[in-house]
Amino acid sequence: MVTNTASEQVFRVNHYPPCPLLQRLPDSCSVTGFGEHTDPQLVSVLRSNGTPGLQVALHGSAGRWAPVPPDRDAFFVLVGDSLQVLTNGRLKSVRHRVVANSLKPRVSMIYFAGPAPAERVAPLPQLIMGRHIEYRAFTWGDYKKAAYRSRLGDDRLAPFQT
Ligand SMILES: O=C(O)CCC(=O)C(=O)O
Ligand SMILES: [Fe+2]
Repeated sequence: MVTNTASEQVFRVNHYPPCPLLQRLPDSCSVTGFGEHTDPQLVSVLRSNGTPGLQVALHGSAGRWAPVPPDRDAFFVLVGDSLQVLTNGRLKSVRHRVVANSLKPRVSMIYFAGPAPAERVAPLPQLIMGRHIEYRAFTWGDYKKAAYRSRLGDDRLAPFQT
């Protein structure tokens, strides 16, 4: 899907300034740098300057977050909503967010690999094998149209769930 010349590839650089105010607040307080969401595409490949802040939602424990240890020499790969659909839910598009750091700025660079707008996104027959089909087929264009009407934290796959 991403080798198709019409595929959508996005490269984003995020900058999160430090938030010194946090030093005067209890440890339980946080300041949101990037609100919780799942990435829409197939995969996201992230690299940061090594300042902590990225957190992933712990599956099955609502409201609990695990910090992703920062490593400026590592790439962090996230499964996106489209890959969750292709794998019929075997691979999960993890919810994540970024909280501000009190002292250091965070910079992240992310490459998002997405399908072409007309590309059909549907569970792969090889991965269904007698299981319930979790998602109806849609095009990447359909997904984006629905996503533009949603909010960042919404479950953007909900309209396509069977
Ligand atoms: O800055 C980060 O570490 C993550 C940002 C992010 O989740 C995104 O740009 O989709
Ligand atoms: Fe993200």
